[in-house]
Amino acid sequence: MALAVGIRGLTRSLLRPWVRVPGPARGRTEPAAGGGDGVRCFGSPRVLVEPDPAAGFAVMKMRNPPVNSLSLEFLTELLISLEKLESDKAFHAIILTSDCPGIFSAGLDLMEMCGRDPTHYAEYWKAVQELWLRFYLSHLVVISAINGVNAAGGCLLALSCDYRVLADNPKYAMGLNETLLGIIAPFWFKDTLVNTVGHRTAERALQLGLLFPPAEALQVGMVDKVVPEDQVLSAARSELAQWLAIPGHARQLTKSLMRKPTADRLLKERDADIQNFVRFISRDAIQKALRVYLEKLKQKKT
Ligand SMILES: CCCC/C=C/CC(=O)SCCNC(=O)CCNC(=O)[C@H](O)C(C)(C)COP(=O)(O)OP(=O)(O)OC[C@H]1O[C@@H](n2cnc3c(N)ncnc32)[C@H](O)[C@@H]1OP(=O)(O)O
Repeated sequence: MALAVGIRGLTRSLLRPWVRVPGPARGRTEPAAGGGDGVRCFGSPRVLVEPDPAAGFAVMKMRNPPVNSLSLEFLTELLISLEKLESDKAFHAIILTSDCPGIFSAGLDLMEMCGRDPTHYAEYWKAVQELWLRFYLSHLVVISAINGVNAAGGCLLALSCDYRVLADNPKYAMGLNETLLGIIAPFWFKDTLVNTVGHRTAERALQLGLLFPPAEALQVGMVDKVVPEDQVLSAARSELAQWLAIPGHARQLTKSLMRKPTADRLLKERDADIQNFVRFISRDAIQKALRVYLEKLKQKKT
């Protein structure tokens, strides 16, 4: 099986980088994230970036409706946006949020893990790994402004940030709920959760597939702050000031010191992790469980 799927090659083949933002924002000069004027938003079809270079940060808005599920194309666009901001010295931080009302992310796209062939599963998983590694180890300060429900892979993305602000709405639960689907959070999902909330809370949360409403998410340390819904972005911006006041090299090296051992575990066995995923997800019983789960999601509406 061809495991050496290069995400950079993939990004080049899938996307024209920095296409003009489609829809309402196309060609428009919008107020920058931090309030500066005349800075152009940019991005790709599923990721809108509102830069505020004068303030040193950009707001990255996920907009893959209806639920920001992390499809291969969406993962690729998130990676391209991150790379673009990381390679521009004007930017020291990102605020990651959602443009889909009431939803931060429904996690990995189940359609990418259902009824496809092993080569596709391998390509998809490599992109999931890459997204985590790049966000988890980014030299930028990354703060998530969680403005909606946030399941599994979406929660992993938020846990990879340096700080999390969650909107105070009881519907906006978040957690690694993989077991509810009959699947298992991989070790690096688990490690990221353990590093955030500690072993005991993670053990219980992972086994039970718990999705924590805001008050509980705050209590267990899954998020750092809960604020009224209309203040999520402003709270993230205020928090950013403290992070940006620290000398950049000292903060970055400290982040790396804290996170590299966790990332190295995956880096050392990346191909084996892909093979495990492909084997696991290809099993008839797992495919059946995912189909049943998807069917339940659809039936919920009727
Ligand atoms: C070793 C294996 C490890 C694999 C690791 C996997 C990690 C993961 O991330 S697995 C994904 C886990 N995600 C979830 O359990 C969330 C599922 N979704 C929901 O609970 C709900 O959709 C929602 C609470 C996020 C939103 O509810 P809402 O009522 O607003 O919308 P829906 O009507 O449920 O959904 C709209 C539409 O979107 C489809 N959909 C929802 N989630 C996903 C998804 N993760 N992947 C693909 N598609 C998804 C849903 O079926 C609906 O589709 P239709 O409009 O066609 O019916």
